[in-house]
Amino acid sequence: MSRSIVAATAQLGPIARSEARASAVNRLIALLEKAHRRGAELVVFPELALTTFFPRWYIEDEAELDRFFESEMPGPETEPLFEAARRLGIGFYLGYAELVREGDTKRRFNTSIIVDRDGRIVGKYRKVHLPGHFNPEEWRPFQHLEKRYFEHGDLGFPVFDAMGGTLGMCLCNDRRWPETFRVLGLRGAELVMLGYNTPVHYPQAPEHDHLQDFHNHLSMQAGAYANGCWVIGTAKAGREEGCDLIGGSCIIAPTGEIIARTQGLGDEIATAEIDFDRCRELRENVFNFALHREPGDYGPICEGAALRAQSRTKVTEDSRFSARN
Ligand SMILES: CSCC[C@@H](NC(N)=O)C(=O)O
Repeated sequence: MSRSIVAATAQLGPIARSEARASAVNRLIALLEKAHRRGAELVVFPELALTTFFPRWYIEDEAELDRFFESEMPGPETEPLFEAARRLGIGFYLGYAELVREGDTKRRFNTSIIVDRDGRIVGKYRKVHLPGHFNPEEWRPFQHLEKRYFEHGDLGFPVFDAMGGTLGMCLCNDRRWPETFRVLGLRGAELVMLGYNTPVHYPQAPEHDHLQDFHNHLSMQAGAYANGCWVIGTAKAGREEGCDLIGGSCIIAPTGEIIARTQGLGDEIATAEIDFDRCRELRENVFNFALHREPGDYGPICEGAALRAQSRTKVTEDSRFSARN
């Protein structure tokens, strides 16, 4: 039986701060329909695909902040996306800001989900490597307050059997960390899907600005090759509220080759056929983990794990937005 599917990266152009959820959802549905016309069965949308990239602002008003979050998925405004996917028989990956209410406490995560062809959520991931800073810093041309608005993801890096393969997820900054792909690879991921919002300008090291596209592809291609898996990376791109975001959404084969990519910085799809069995070309050869991996020599990778968890608990307790208000 063939283990091939046609997949699409569905890049979004900028979303304005004032753009209504319904408008963003309509854009996602238009991309879904376009992908369907090109034979796609699986569509990968960006990180925080329903709103502008709000961590670029210091938002003091909690009600204002809450407007960027989803407290149910699907909710009334996102249900049309699920309906369209069901009607077209397409599965999808979607990034969004998740608000969880636990008694009087609000918890916030930068989240992605996998939805199958029947419109069922079959997998959830919460971003582990949160970039940026906690306190607003006036010297920056724009803020990157993910460490303020989101908790460290508490689900690890799970994989899910869906769409005929073993699927894993991550979000944006996670792709820069080889450990992300390796953990997913060790769990048998055949396809890793990820969305990103990556500014062209990196305020701490502006001399790297011209390397943003290179580093984006470098990270994802290395992750694909070293773990013998497919990778689909999808941007929110273009000039969003005065901040330039890179594009370069692409589909990467287990060999590390980019086999499809978007051309511009707007709403656009690129498609390719994905044969999950091609993972074996790598996983049964140079990256046969059982034969060639040497975990006995990798100790430092996990040293300090307990300390980190402890310090994170403290930061998280200090940093809950609601605790500051
Ligand atoms: C401030 S760090 C660089 C920006 C980061 N963006 C996200 N969204 O994770 C990224 O890794 O692309």
